[in-house]
Order: sequence, then structure tokens, then C-alpha cells
Amino acid sequence: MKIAFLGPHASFTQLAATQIFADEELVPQSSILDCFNAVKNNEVDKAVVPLENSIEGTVSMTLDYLYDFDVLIETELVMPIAHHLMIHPDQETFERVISHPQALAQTFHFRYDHFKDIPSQDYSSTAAAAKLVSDNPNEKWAAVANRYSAKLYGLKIIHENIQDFEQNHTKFIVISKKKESLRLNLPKTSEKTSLIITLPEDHAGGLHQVLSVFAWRKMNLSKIESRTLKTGLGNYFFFINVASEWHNVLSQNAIDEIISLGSNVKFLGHYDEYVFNE
Ligand SMILES: O=C(O)C(=O)C[C@]1(C(=O)O)C=C[C@@H](O)C=C1
Repeated sequence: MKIAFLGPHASFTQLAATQIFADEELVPQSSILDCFNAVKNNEVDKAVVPLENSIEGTVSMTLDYLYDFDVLIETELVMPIAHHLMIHPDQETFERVISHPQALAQTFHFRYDHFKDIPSQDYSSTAAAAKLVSDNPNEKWAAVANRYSAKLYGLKIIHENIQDFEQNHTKFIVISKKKESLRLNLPKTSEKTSLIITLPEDHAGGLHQVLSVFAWRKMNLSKIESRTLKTGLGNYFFFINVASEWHNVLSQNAIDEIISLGSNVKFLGHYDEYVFNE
């Protein structure tokens, strides 16, 4: 099997992909959009992308593409994230910090407290930022990335564990076109069903009506997030996670009831959540 992931080598997403698919061919992509397109165009069987971080929240691009693309979620892996500040070994100082926007956000307070006046620059991934710093020895640049990137791209770590909160975890999902759920040989924490719901129009109690479909069945929701539909201010879709034990009730009649209320429901999958085995 071919598995796309947000690259290049040594990105956090590659660490996640390696744990899920130890024996498959991993194909690095330059962006999360490329990962979705690789699945769409059948260049790969599946892709691994980041969905949510415990400090910075949802990776909004991934959420948007789950809405836009015809894909399903097969499984989820939660991985601890440690960031380090690294520079080229020829340099002593740095005048710019480069990384993925999620990594910059997860280290914002550290950088504010210690390097307030040093500007930051978004890049496609932490590992891509480390490679860029490595490829430009004459620039006074630093990257925020993991220690595998420091090693692979020959950078020296000048500050370790700079994430703003000790408990820093990112959730990665496996997406594909197939309606199947992956069983992994890793510690399993929960099962869930993910849905995207779009209301027919903005009217009083519209969301309340949809949520009441879950409430009167005593179905436990573990997440609800609204995201702009990009069709005008105030227009949203809702990403919802439903706790596992309700899967059968959900597929039988709750979804039908939501549809009968005039809403659109996109079923994203019923799948397991695992934790990274260090
Ligand atoms: O840049 C990387 O290395 C990634 O794999 C992306 C990503 C993300 O988008 O959340 C993954 C984990 C960390 O939260 C920071 C960055």
C-alpha cells in the first residue's frame, strides 16, 4: 500500500504514519492539500494528516478538506509533541524563526518571553523548516521542530522542550475513500463516529433542533466545532463526534431524523482512537 503524509522526512506526521503503517510505502507530500489530492486522484491508498492539537486546537485546513473532499476517517492516533529550537551549526544566533503555524502557535509564549523581537515565518511543516535552515547555512535562521529533524538535517538544538504547556498532544487521522475502520496493534482509548452537519438556513433554534436529536436519545457528544462555510459571514458547518456506544442507533435513525429536519449530514466514519507507543 502507498500512504501519503505531510512531509518531508522527520515531520511529526511521518512519525505518526510510521507507527500506524510500519510496513507500507510512505510517500511524502508538501502540504495537507496534496495529501487529500493524492487520495482523491488514487495516487495513494490512504493519507495521514494532523487534525487537532491540545494547545492550538483544530488544524483548520484539515477540517475544511474533510468538508470539501469525498473521504472517510479510518482511525485516529494521538501523539505527544515536543518542540525544540534549532539553528545551523555554523551559526551562533538567529534573526528569524521558521516553522509550521501550529508549531509556532504551540511555542508562542516561550518565544514571546525569550525572543520577543525576533520575527517568525510560517512554513509548510516543522521538518520542511528544519531542512530550509539546513540548506541555508549563511542565513541566521532557526526552526521549531522535533529532535529527529535536528538529527536528519544536521542542526544544533539550542533550546529544548519549548512547547508552552508540558501536556502537548496532536491527533492524526488516516483518511481514504474506503468505508473501513483500521484495527491497530496499539493502545486503544476510545471509539467514535464523526459527522459534518450543515443547517439548511439560519433560523432560531436550528442548531438546537439538531442537537436535540442526540440529546433525547441520551447520546453523548464528545466534540462540536463550527467552521466557516466561506459563503458569507455567519454561515457555518458543524463537525461533531459522537461517543461509540451509540453507533447503531446513530446509523439507524438519528441521522435520518437530522436529514428530515432539512440538514445535510456527511458521515465521516466510525473508528477507533489509539495512542502513540513510545
Ligand atoms: O509540521 C509537522 O511536522 C507536522 O507534521 C504538522 C503538525 C500539525 O499541523 O499539527 C503536526 C504536529 C504538531 O502539532 C505540529 C505540526
